[in-house]
Amino acid sequence: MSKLYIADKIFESRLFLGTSKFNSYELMGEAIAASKTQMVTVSMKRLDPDKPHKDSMMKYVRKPGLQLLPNTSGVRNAKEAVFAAELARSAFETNWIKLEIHPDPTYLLPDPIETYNATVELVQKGFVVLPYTIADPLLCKRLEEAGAACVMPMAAPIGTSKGVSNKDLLRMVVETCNIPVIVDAGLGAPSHAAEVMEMGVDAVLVNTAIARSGNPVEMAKAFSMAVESGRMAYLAELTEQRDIADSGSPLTSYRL
Ligand SMILES: CC(=O)[C@@H](O)[C@H](O)COP(=O)(O)O
Repeated sequence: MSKLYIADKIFESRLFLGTSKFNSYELMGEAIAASKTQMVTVSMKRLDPDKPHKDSMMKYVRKPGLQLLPNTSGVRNAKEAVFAAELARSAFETNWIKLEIHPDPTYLLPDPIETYNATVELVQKGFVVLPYTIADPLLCKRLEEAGAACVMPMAAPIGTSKGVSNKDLLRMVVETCNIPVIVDAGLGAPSHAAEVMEMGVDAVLVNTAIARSGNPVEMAKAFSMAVESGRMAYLAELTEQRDIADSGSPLTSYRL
């Protein structure tokens, strides 16, 4: 599969994983391996930032070839996000940060204004910023101009597993942005991942659909295959959809 470039890193796998909601860390570790992912998110709020190395979860995610992506999940505004990012940088020794600002606990929708403001500030402070956002092409372009390393538009609210609720907008984001587009949140099945990859998004981030499935290890493999398949189909160029039938052979041959 063609390689993906984000900031100064190269990824062979276009599937990224969230690490919450697994029944055990062992199972999470097995699913990470099965998915062949090269980047996992770690929520700052789940770890003791003073002793991140002692956290038992860390032994499953601190692996060679696996980029750690701390996320600011749980913060409500740009100020809290910058504070969480600074903590993450010293705790995990990485300047990569997944920026998630969702003040509304019902839908966990990303706040566009706070996300933009935090992106500007974090870029100035030397972070590689991967912002979680709504699929708004104008906002995504503004985030790109502010220096975001990629944009992470949602397919549907976090944890809903509803699949792609905003296909037309996602397509516009792909057309508009010159940085990688990574669909994050709401994908519930490998077919959803294949669907957005076929549209030309660069990668997907999945958590709930794998962690909460009946068999997270097999589901991780299924997502991995779907992402590869979707990317391959995108590169091979899908045929255009038509409103009327297009016969493969003349309809007149057997007329009496
Ligand atoms: C793990 C993460 O970083 C989140 O953004 C989110 O949890 C992913 O969404 P799903 O859980 O819906 O896959």
